[in-house]
Amino acid sequence: MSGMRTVEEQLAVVLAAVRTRPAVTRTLDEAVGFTLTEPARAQNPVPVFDNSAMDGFAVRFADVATASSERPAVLRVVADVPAGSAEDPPLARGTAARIMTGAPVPAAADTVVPFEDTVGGLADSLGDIRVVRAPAAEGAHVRRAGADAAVGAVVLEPGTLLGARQLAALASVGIARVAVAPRPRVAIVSTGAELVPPGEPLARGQIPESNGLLLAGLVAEVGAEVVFREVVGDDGAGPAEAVARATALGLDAVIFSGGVSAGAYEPVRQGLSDAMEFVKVAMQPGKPQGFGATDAGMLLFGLPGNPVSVAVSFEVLVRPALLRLQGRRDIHRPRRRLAAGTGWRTPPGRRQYLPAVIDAEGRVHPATRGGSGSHLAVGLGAATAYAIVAAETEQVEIGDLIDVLELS
Ligand SMILES: Nc1nc2c(c(=O)[nH]1)N[C@H]1C(S)=C(S)[C@@H](COP(=O)(O)OP(=O)(O)OC[C@H]3O[C@@H](n4cnc5c(N)ncnc54)[C@H](O)[C@@H]3O)O[C@H]1N2
Ligand code: MOO
Repeated sequence: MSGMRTVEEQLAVVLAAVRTRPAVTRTLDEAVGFTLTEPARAQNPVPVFDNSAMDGFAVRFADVATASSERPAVLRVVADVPAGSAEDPPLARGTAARIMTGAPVPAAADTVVPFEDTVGGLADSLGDIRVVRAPAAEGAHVRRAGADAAVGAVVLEPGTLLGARQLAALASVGIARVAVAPRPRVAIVSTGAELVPPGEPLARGQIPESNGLLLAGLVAEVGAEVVFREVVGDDGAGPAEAVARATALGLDAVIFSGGVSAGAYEPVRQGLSDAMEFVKVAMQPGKPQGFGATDAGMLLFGLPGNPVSVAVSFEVLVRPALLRLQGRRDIHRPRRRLAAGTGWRTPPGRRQYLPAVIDAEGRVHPATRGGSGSHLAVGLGAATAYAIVAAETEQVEIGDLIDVLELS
């Protein structure tokens, strides 16, 4: 259809307006969910020192190289080295040190023999020991200093999301504080005279307000912070007042839902026509879109009000922007190609983003029986993925390969 932008064109407009903020410093305890802004370099090697991978004996390989159950190697244990020990006992030929997992291997030893490869094991481990199996090679069961990371090695790149595994990796290399992107600060404004809080009695024409909750959750999922959230009617200056308030607070973005299409009461479109551009994007749902940025660089998103349109528009246009604001390396979810397990019709001329589920065999199905209507908010609750169908396709057949974004 002419006059419509592609999703890529609209996303390019959005991303071009994104301005990142200066980094802040956080201790590791405070950094979960933040995005690293500088390369993290190892302050200590990992492992920190040559250490034992097994409970057993630190030995000289030459002393045990031919040990067998028929001809055990007999060694005298002259030291005991638990984890945390600072000792480096000398070992003459024919001697061994009892050693525990994680303890530093004495400089004079080169190999560890586990208790299981001696006659007496732990029970008889402080006198003479008999080694009944030769180690596979010199260095067996010794974990070498720096094998995982040398001092100065980049262990995480800028743009990495810091989760549990990443923070543990940083701690292991001796890092205590990191430079991270500040959380984007966001306002959420739902528009519509028909909206009442969930659970309230509904007069004719009224519906429960759900987009605010939806957007608040989606914003939190990408590491941003909701500073204020409100509902405004259809006929007032609510949207412009929200922008003024957000500007005064120095926020990074305002996300409106509703009031952007072609009706008589479209408060976002009518109230913010100077600050935002209103366009049609070749996607379903989510065709009418408003977007702009203030002089201070605050992003203004005008998402179409239907609940599925809000969810999909956030996924396609807002999520990448909020991730880019944090300098995140991966701003798009990975896509998989899965076979359709059900057929469905799709609108011509617009790329479809259909809330979907994936069955145990890895086939994709619409999340709702009712089709792809952007008002089907309940199907959204069942969805674990979006199926993406090309604009040219009008009918998905069972077995067709479909691009799928899995939602986590
Ligand atoms: N003449 C035309 N009419 C419409 C067009 C068009 O091109 N020409 N586009 C349609 C499409 S597509 C969409 S999508 C919607 C978008 O409309 P608005 O952004 O103006 O949204 P509203 O009209 O305010 O609301 C749409 C729908 O969603 C419900 N809604 C709104 N906010 C909430 C909320 N916070 N929580 C729950 N539900 C909400 C609202 O009650 C409406 O049912 O326009 C079409 N029309
Ligand atoms: O674009 Mo609307 O979001 O199709 O329903």
